[in-house]
Amino acid sequence: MSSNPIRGIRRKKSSLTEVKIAVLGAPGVGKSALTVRFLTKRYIGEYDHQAETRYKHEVMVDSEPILFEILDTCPKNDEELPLNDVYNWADALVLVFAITDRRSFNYVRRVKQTMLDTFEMPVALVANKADMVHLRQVSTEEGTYINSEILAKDFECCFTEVAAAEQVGQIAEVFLEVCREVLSVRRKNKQSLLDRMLGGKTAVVKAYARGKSDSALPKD
Ligand SMILES: Nc1nc2c(ncn2[C@@H]2O[C@H](COP(=O)(O)OP(=O)(O)OP(=O)(O)O)[C@@H](O)[C@H]2O)c(=O)[nH]1
Repeated sequence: MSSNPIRGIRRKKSSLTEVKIAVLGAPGVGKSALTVRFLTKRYIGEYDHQAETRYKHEVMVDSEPILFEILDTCPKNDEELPLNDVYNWADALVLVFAITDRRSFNYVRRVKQTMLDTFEMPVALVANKADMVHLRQVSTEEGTYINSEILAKDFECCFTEVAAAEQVGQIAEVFLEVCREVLSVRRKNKQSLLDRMLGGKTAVVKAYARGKSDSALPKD
C-alpha cells in the first residue's frame, strides 16, 4: 500500500465517480475554513491567502465512494470575480458569504449575475460566521430571498446558514447535498440520452451534465 495518500487516490481515480466543486466568495468569508472543515472535520483559524488551492478527497456519499475535487478560490479583492475557466471546470458551486459582511453578500449576487445566462449547474448558497450574530449585517431573510427569488429561479439551490468555527455535520451536509444534486442530474441526463437513442423520446440534455474533462481545469 502506498504511504502517500494522494498517490493512493490517483491510482484509484479511474474507478471512482468524480465531482468537482468550486468554493466561491469574497475574501475572508471563510471559504478555506468551510472546505477544510469538510475535508478534515477540523477548524483552522488562519490560512495562507496567496493562491487558490485544489484538494482531492474520497468521501462515501450514500454508500457510493466519490472523489471530491474541491477548488478553494482566493480572490484578491471584492472586485475580482471568478473566471469562466472555473465555471467550465466545476460540476457544482458552493457560494459563500459572511453574515457579518454585507459586501460579501453583494459579491455572491454579482457572481450569480455574471454566470446566469452562460453556466448552469447545481449551487449551494452558504451564509457563514453564524456564530457572530452580534455583528450580523445580512439577515437570514435576505439569504432566503436571494435563494428563492434569484438563485432558485435558475438553479433551485438550497440555502444554509452555518459557522465553520463551530459546526461539522451541517457543513458536510452542504457539500454532500450539492454532490447528490450533481449525481442526480448526471443520472437524469444519462436516462434522457438513452430514451432518445432508444425511442426518439424528446428530452432536453442540459449542457452542465456533460462529464467535464481535466482539460477544463483552471490553470494553476
Ligand atoms: N467567527 C468565525 N470566524 C470564521 C468562521 N469561518 C472563518 N472564520 C475566520 O474568518 C477569517 C477568514 O477565513 P478564511 O477561511 O481564510 O476565509 P477565505 O474566504 O478562505 O479567505 P480568502 O482566502 O482570503 O478568500 C479567518 O480569520 C477565520 O478564522 C466562522 O464560522 N466564524
